Amino acid sequence: MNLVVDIGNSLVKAAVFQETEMLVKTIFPMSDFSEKILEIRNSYPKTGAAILSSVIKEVKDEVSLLQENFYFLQLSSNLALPFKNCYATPDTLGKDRIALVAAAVAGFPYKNVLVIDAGTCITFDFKNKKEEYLGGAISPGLEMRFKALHKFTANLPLLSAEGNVKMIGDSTKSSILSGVINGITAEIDGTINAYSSKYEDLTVIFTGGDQQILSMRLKNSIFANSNFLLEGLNHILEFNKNQ
Ligand SMILES: Nc1ncnc2c1ncn2[C@@H]1O[C@H](COP(=O)(O)OP(=O)(O)O)[C@@H](O)[C@H]1O
Ligand SMILES: CC(C)(COP(=O)(O)O)[C@@H](O)C(=O)NCCC(=O)O
Repeated sequence: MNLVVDIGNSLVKAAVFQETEMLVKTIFPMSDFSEKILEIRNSYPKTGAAILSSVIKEVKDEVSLLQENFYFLQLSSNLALPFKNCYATPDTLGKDRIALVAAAVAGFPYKNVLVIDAGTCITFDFKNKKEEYLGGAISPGLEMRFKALHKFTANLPLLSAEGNVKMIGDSTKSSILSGVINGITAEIDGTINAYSSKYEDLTVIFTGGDQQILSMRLKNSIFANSNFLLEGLNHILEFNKNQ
């Protein structure tokens, strides 16, 4: 059994896999890291190997905990990966993005795939049917947009995604909701359209903490999968065990 752990900028996601089947998944804040990992170890004592993807700065204690309890791999661009990484700066590429591309290769081999992850940031990642990762885009996430409007103005309240979103905002609240939510959906639909017109038979995966709120508003058809990144981590761990 494998433990896969994704430390994002907002939340930690962890799951136990038996081969390709996810047995359990848990989402928690960074402050609960050791408690949750030890809980998983005790509930799933057959978990032998673990992999960590982190996009935050300081994870020394978390790495030590995982090293002490499991055969451990930390995701980096130096690990063996099941695709050709064409990113011009592979060392600065987000580890979460590497895992998403690995999931695209495992789930949709030899296909053009665009992965959209609506988390703290919205990331777009594209791998082509030759299994080459070309890159994508990074854009502010849903919550970040609400927070930015509040933080960098004198008059705008802090809102979060809720209720009906009008096209024409006729109050401060409905104008912010329209700008943020309709803005993100137009950006995502526009990006999908741009990739579709360049790459035939494009498969689009939509994942991340805000996937549910946003996916129902999209015009394009997508595969929604909230476990995509964790599946990619499991694939990379298995790929490296077999090297
Ligand atoms: N309890 C929570 N704490 C923080 N963000 C949350 C929470 N519940 C839902 N969210 C939403 O999920 C998003 C984070 O999604 P996630 O995919 O976990 O991001 P990351 O991988 O960057 O940590 C936030 O932008 C926020 O809109
Ligand atoms: C773009 C990100 C901040 C997204 O992080 P997340 O929203 O998943 O927490 C992360 O992938 C990252 O730190 N990337 C480094 C820059 C790059 O990928 O080129």
